[in-house]
Amino acid sequence: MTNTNLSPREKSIVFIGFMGVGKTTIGKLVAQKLYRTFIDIDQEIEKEYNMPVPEIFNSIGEKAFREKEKSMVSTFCNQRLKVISLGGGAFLQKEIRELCLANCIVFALDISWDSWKERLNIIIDNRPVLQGRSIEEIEELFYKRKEIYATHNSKLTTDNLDVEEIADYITDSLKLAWDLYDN
Ligand SMILES: Nc1ncnc2c1ncn2[C@@H]1O[C@H](COP(=O)(O)OP(=O)(O)OP(=O)(O)O)[C@@H](O)[C@H]1O
Ligand SMILES: O=C(O)C1=C[C@@H](O)[C@@H](O)[C@H](O)C1
Ligand SMILES: [Mg+2]
Repeated sequence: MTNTNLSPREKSIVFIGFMGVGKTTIGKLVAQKLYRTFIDIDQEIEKEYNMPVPEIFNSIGEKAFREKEKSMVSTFCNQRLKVISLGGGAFLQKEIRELCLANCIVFALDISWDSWKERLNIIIDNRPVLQGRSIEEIEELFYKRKEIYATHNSKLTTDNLDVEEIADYITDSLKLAWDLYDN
């Protein structure tokens, strides 16, 4: 099954971006505002293993986690009318990028390094990829991954915006684009 021929209004929306940028938080709010089902790929994997992500990394390793991530994304991005938040590293996989861009509306959440680093201490415990790295190494990862997130259908820089403002802006801009497409 494929969603490539759906109208934009019916396609699922996929949020991408760096760890901690707000994909899970914003995705959930956008889903509520659009009356859609919310899917968080990390949470789906956690449900399957009945463990939080850091424990999954410890028990099966990152490589197996990435394979599971790919199969979860391929399941959900072929469904219509969902809001799907990816894990921060998912879009690094070429197959995931291709699946999402072919079947869904890919929305990138962006943030400046200066704003993001203020958030590090609240997210690090649950992000194994950040653990054991110096701040300089994390900054290098941040800019390296930025290039990967540059492939998208739409983007919002979220610095200094609260989560409600972000979700409202995204919802309004999607509705406007759908209306323009229909008329
Ligand atoms: N615009 C914002 N302003 C302030 N805090 C925010 C904002 N967006 C998200 N946060 C906070 O940042 C933290 C990380 O958010 P969230 O878990 O949504 O990120 P994520 O992009 O899903 O990360 P991951 O890639 O690891 O899944 C949460 O504590 C959340 O409340
Ligand atoms: O950016 C990443 O590589 C990750 C982000 C999280 O969402 C989780 O998927 C996991 O911690 C790996
Ligand atoms: Mg998340």
